[in-house]
Amino acid sequence: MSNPESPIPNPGSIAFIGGGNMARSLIGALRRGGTPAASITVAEPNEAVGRQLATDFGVSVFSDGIEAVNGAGTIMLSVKPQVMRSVCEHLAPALAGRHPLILSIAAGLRIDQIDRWLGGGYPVVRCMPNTPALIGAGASGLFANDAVSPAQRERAQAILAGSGLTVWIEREDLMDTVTGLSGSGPAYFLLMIEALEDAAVDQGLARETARALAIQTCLGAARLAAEDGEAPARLRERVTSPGGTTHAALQAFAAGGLRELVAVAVAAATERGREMAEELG
Ligand SMILES: NC(=O)C1=CN([C@@H]2O[C@H](COP(=O)(O)OP(=O)(O)OC[C@H]3O[C@@H](n4cnc5c(N)ncnc54)[C@H](OP(=O)(O)O)[C@@H]3O)[C@@H](O)[C@H]2O)C=CC1
Ligand SMILES: O=C(O)[C@@H]1CCC=N1
Repeated sequence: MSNPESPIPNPGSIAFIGGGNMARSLIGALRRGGTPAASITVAEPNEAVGRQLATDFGVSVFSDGIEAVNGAGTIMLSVKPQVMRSVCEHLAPALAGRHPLILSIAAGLRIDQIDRWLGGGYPVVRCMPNTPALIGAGASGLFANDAVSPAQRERAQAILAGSGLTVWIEREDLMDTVTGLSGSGPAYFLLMIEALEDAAVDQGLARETARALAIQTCLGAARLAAEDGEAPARLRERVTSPGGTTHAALQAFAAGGLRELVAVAVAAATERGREMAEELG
């Protein structure tokens, strides 16, 4: 679709609507991967946040989304779910003539909601990244609607791939599960690090030492799981000597219902995503 009055969209250029934490991580990854600053615009109402993005990454920052999307071939919607409807409705007239590729990283919000708020007929990819994107160690799930072309799928994947692992998800409702697993997941592991650190400090270890050991243990376990090729359960068994210390700890976890608690927590996050979508219309 085209409109002679609209600028020809440059498929290489991307406009971020919202320049907060996640946008900053994704912009950083794009810049590190060689995307020119001139190909990135950002709409961000908070002046200090916008100025920092311009300083750190050389990108053009605007206070209004309409200016940021001017000529962009891809729009990354990176605002909070609660403001997404008004943001989309504000942008709709400026995008209507050319229907660029839309990416949304908002938790919960469904593609049909984003598309409807923009006026309808858009290629939309729903993405769920996570904060380790900041250091290129992120994990993103992606789901595309039928209007997304193969070239646009590649483009969406390339935008997220600079910040870590990308996985296409087969059904949109499973994007809420991805949110409950990897979107929110960094917080679960960070909580585990905090709890391990506190437990060791309670037994007398210096906090700095306890934190360093807890962090390195989490990192080491994750790297082992990623690089060894064995299933996590097999790797766990290698740590667990019969009648030994690990066995004693794992028994305590089982007695406390750790696995069941994790399932309840992931279900709560998944369900909250669905609820937010319902609440926001
Ligand atoms: N944080 C995370 O771990 C993850 C977050 N997400 C999703 O990413 C999205 C952004 O989250 P996050 O980066 O954490 O949030 P932030 O609050 O850090 O970023 C959102 C930014 O958007 C700005 N903003 C508000 N209104 C507008 C507007 N009308 N036009 C342009 N910008 C606007 C906000 O400014 P101001 O603060 O002044 O309102 C803020 O700087 C959310 O939808 C969230 O669900 C997805 C995966 C992981
Ligand atoms: O907590 C949230 O709602 C966002 C989405 C995933 C991680 N943070």
